[in-house]
Amino acid sequence: MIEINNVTKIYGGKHKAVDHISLHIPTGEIVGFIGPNGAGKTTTIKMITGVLNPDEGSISINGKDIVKNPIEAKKEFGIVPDSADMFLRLKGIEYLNFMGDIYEVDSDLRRQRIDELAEAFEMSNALNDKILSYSHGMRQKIIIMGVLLSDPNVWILDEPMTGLDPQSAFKLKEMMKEHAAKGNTVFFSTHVLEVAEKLCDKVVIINKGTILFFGTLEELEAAYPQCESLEALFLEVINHA
Ligand SMILES: Nc1ncnc2c1ncn2[C@@H]1O[C@H](COP(=O)(O)OP(=O)(O)OP(=O)(O)O)[C@@H](O)[C@H]1O
Repeated sequence: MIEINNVTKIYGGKHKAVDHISLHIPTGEIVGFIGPNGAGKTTTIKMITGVLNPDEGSISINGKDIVKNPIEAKKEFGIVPDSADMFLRLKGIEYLNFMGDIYEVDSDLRRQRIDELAEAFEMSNALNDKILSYSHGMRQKIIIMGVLLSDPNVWILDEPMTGLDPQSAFKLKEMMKEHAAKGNTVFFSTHVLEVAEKLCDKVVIINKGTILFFGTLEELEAAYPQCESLEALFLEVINHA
């Protein structure tokens, strides 16, 4: 569960990227975060995960405040960031072991999870290569695997499907569904409305740092009965706010 209470972020003393937003992201559901470029999605995700501090308001993950209690809060979630270019000099397997060490994943379980994830994402043959030599999609996959290795309760993913081949994207979507069905939290940003439509229990629409809609797709359709697709609904919400 993620609780965002009246949160604001101002860059450079004047640019309000996120403007007094409040959200309750529950357990057991997949919530999609959609909005145009520059809407405030990554800034919000950076505040949820403690990369940036809010200028106003508070955020907690499973009841743990990310500013007041960052170590405990960070144990509750795994984050797949929008840029996968990290730890390039490590081999894939070294990165996974590094993540396993940080999150204290026991060695037998770690071996089993690495095998399962490598098979699911077709990465078994690449684990002994340096991440530097990976394609964009492979870098994305190793970051996702590193996050899933410790099986955190709350998954936060910033544009996770970008660069993934259709098979890996399908696998990740199935994993997201399974994770939410087990009573966990999945919150992800996307520009791909079809993904949001097929995968999400609820969507958040943000523009210019303000939440314009939060609810189920049925509720969104009911609010705009004249719109025939999620794309039309999205444009209607964005353009008539
Ligand atoms: N480090 C920064 N310094 C100053 N302004 C920033 C910074 N990061 C983001 N912004 C601005 O804050 C606003 C929100 O940006 P953010 O990256 O959160 O949007 P986004 O919804 O993730 O966009 P996209 O879909 O294009 O990734 C934009 O106007 C952006 O230019």
